[in-house]
Amino acid sequence: MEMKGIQQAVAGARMAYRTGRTRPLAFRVKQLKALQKMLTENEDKIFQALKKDLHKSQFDVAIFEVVGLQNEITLALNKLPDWTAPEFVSKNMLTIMDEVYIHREPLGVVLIMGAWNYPLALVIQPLIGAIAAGNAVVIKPSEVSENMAQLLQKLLPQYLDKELYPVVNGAVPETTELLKLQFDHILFTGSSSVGKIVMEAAAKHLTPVTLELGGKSPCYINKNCNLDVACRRIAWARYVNCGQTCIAPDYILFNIWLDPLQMFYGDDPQTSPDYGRIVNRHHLSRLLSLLEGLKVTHGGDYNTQQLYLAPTIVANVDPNAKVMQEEIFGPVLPIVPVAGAEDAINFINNRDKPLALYIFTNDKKLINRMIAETSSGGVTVNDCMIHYSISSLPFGGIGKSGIGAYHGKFTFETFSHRRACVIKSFRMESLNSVRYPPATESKLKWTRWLLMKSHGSSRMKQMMIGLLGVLIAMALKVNNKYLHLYSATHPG
Ligand SMILES: NC(=O)c1ccc[n+]([C@@H]2O[C@H](COP(=O)([O-])OP(=O)(O)OC[C@H]3O[C@@H](n4cnc5c(N)ncnc54)[C@H](O)[C@@H]3O)[C@@H](O)[C@H]2O)c1
Ligand SMILES: CC(C)=CCC/C(C)=C/CC/C(C)=C/C=O
Repeated sequence: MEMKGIQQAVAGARMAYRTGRTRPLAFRVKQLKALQKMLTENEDKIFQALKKDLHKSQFDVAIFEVVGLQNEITLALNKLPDWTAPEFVSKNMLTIMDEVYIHREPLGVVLIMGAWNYPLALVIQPLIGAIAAGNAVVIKPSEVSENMAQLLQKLLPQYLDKELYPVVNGAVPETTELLKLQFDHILFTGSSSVGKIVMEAAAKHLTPVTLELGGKSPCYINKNCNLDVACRRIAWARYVNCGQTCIAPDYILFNIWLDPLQMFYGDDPQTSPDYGRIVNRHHLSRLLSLLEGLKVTHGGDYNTQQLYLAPTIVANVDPNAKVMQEEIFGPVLPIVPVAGAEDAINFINNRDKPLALYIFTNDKKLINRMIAETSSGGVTVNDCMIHYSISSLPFGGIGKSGIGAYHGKFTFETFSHRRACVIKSFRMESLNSVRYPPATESKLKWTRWLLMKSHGSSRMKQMMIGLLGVLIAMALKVNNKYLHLYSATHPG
């Protein structure tokens, strides 16, 4: 896309946003339903694009890319009236007769930048919440999964409002241009290094960011567990999408491994319809360089032409090895021996806070201890990646693995401004008069008391407090009258 085209797309989205047409719920519902239609009517085109980009199977496209989106749209459609309703909150005594509530308003024009590994899900999932919250959205798919990027650019304008939701395609020059422009929020999914570039560009406009980054997600296996089941669940999570999953277990803290891979992909994974491919040559050679000098325990064979790298395991890995210094993002699983839980906790805490942490054990006390003594974006115990699929949980990182979170209502919140609203009436002026000059000891006491008291927001409580408010106001009226009388008869 030409630079002028990018500027026009963003300016067009802002002009369209200013018309106010995203505000009514009916409009948002219409767009969400259109998005739903886009997913169902184009199943095959979506599958073909993902097959070309990442050799994804039909099963994986359905389970990992599409089902989650359909669920998120249904949730947003069902909950939108609740999410957008004013949230009445507790108040202090000074405002007991007033309406006090939080109003969720759209942020404006937001930018969503996706990654290439789940190129449909990682663009559409945030888009659902951004539309639900009433924003205009500029969509930047990853150029690395080029077939999906092109498909999104073709399909989205056919279903959604063309001006409000433009798709900008391109690589680094186009993204650099895009990031010079002003947005009201940026949600970026990708690497920490590009995350820093995005944050720096956003800072120039004081634009808030949500950064969905990556890192090395550890997986600790305690000997008190069903090792057979543990290894199967870990292998599923590590090797799906050829290991290119942000929350895949990056390395194992343990010392043995039972091998379920033959069961998953047969004797020759290269011929298995369920096994994916590396996205491009650059990433294949990056992965091969991580294996240099290591004694591969399982797999390791590759085919550059086919972008194939076998499901690979490397046992007894030195924590200082290259494969332990960066996120692997491929079908390689290092196993680092640890002496026990204490050692594993120290290992985790000595590194950057990960996006996900996995613990396999039957020991409830140990589960609680590991959750209490470590930190990560999310944690799943006795399985991997499942927390991602629960829309009532916030999904995001901490520290180097990200800033902010989304999914379900959290996406709606990410793209909404919580506006503090107080609607006062002109009545009950005696209640307010205690804060007006001239200041007196008595007024100070009253104001302090009125400001301090905080009350719940239930209807019953509000009514009781209202009644109390009238009584206080009456008391203050008498008190004020008395004060005036007193000052008139006692001048000075
Ligand atoms: N937390 C999550 O939800 C999540 C999901 C998927 C991937 N990830 C992480 O993303 C990483 C892999 O994805 P990726 O390779 O697409 O990430 P990336 O950071 O290379 O690219 C992401 C986006 O940034 C843009 N970009 C790349 N270089 C740029 C530059 N110099 N200036 C401006 N923009 C630039 C790309 O066009 C792309 O849209 C991994 O670290 C993975 O863990 C995180
Ligand atoms: C429980 C099942 C079958 C699916 C879990 C869904 C899941 C873990 C999806 C991950 C998709 C994703 C966008 C990862 C980011 O890199």
